[in-house]
Amino acid sequence: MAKQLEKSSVGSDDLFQKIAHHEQVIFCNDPASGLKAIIAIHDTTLGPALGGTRMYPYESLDEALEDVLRLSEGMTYKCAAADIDFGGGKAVIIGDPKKDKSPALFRAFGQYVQSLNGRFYTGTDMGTTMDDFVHALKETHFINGVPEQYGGSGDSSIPTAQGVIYALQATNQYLFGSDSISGRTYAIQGLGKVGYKVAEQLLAAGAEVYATDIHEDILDSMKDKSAQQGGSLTIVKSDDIYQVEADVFVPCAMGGVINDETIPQLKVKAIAGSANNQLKELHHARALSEKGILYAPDYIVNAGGLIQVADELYGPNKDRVLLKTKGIYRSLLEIFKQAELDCMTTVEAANRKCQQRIEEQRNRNGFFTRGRRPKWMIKE
Ligand SMILES: NC(=O)C1=CN([C@@H]2O[C@H](COP(=O)(O)OP(=O)(O)OC[C@H]3O[C@@H](n4cnc5c(N)ncnc54)[C@H](O)[C@@H]3O)[C@@H](O)[C@H]2O)C=CC1
Ligand SMILES: O=C(O)CCC(=O)C(=O)O
Repeated sequence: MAKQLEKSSVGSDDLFQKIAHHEQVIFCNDPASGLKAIIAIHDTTLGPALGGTRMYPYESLDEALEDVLRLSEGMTYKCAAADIDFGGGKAVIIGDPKKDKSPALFRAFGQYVQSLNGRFYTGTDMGTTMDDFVHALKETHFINGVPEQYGGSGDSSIPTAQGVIYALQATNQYLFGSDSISGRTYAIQGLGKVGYKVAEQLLAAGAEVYATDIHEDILDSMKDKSAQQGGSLTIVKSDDIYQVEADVFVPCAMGGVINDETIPQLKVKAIAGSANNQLKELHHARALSEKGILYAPDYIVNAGGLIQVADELYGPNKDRVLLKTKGIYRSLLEIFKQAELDCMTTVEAANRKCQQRIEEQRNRNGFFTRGRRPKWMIKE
């Protein structure tokens, strides 16, 4: 059973202010299974909302709400940037993924997803795995990224990790004039589904990797891996990762890790990782740029998983997914160059591009349908 949350400080007026930029927020409460979850639908201009479901032992309802609101907004931008006809949504389940999971909990969650009747598609994120969603699949078909034997496209962290590698190549190309990932130093935070695969590829390419995680078993497994396949791996304590002198910091765990406390500690030339919402606040993009650190916007870098789960609707095709994921390289280089040209941060350059696409689609939706329905849902 999920733990008792601290009392929320959010009153009803505050709540509507908090969700003012979101289309819909659904609070899910199923005492029988212990499910406490929030689904947030940010914007469906480009299509139905799509985004993974995170499971995390949030300390308070406010913390969970804050996270899901930011994550779902990020998905709107991620879809826009990757040229995907879906909108932004995300869900969080309040609970410890190591202790509070059960088939009943994921089935209950599946029922809530089904009740939205296709306005929201979901799958894995931090703290959840494909197997969890096999249970949800018994209640709803609006699930993606389940194993191939259940009709899904399989583990979406594979293309996400591959996308991070393309992003690191683009970053190296822009900074050093060569897109090779070998011979460079990386500091990886979080060796989970994505970070572990990124570390494996970097070590195999002969890079120097500093890595951290909060779970000893994961660190032991990474050490064994590097002993088998070679490569230079140094494990550091989780708080020390910010001070590692490296070419690129690769955040692959929680969001908000680029903030007033960590920026002064950083000794890297660039940041490019999979974690969603790496910047605590938007102004931290400016602080990085003033410090001479190149920031690869997270939602461009980590779009590989989204590309795969969105592609699933056309029938799984790994080659098509890989080709589209490769686009992250070009897209990122364009943003770096545009930001330089227009004297803006890389985040401003990326956001501007996304806002343009959403605005154009909003106008088209209004013109052709006098509504906001995505074009592919219109039957007549
Ligand atoms: N799985 C995917 O395909 C995608 C993941 N992302 C984002 O990438 C990040 C990682 O996702 P996954 O690998 O799927 O999650 P995961 O739950 O499999 O792995 C996260 C890892 O980070 C570690 N961790 C947590 N707090 C830490 C800390 N303070 N210091 C060091 N390590 C810490 C955990 O122990 C775990 O091993 C998340 O922010 C997620 O939202 C974004 C797009 C797609
Ligand atoms: O990776 C997935 O399974 C869905 C996409 C998503 O939630 C994300 O990119 O954060």
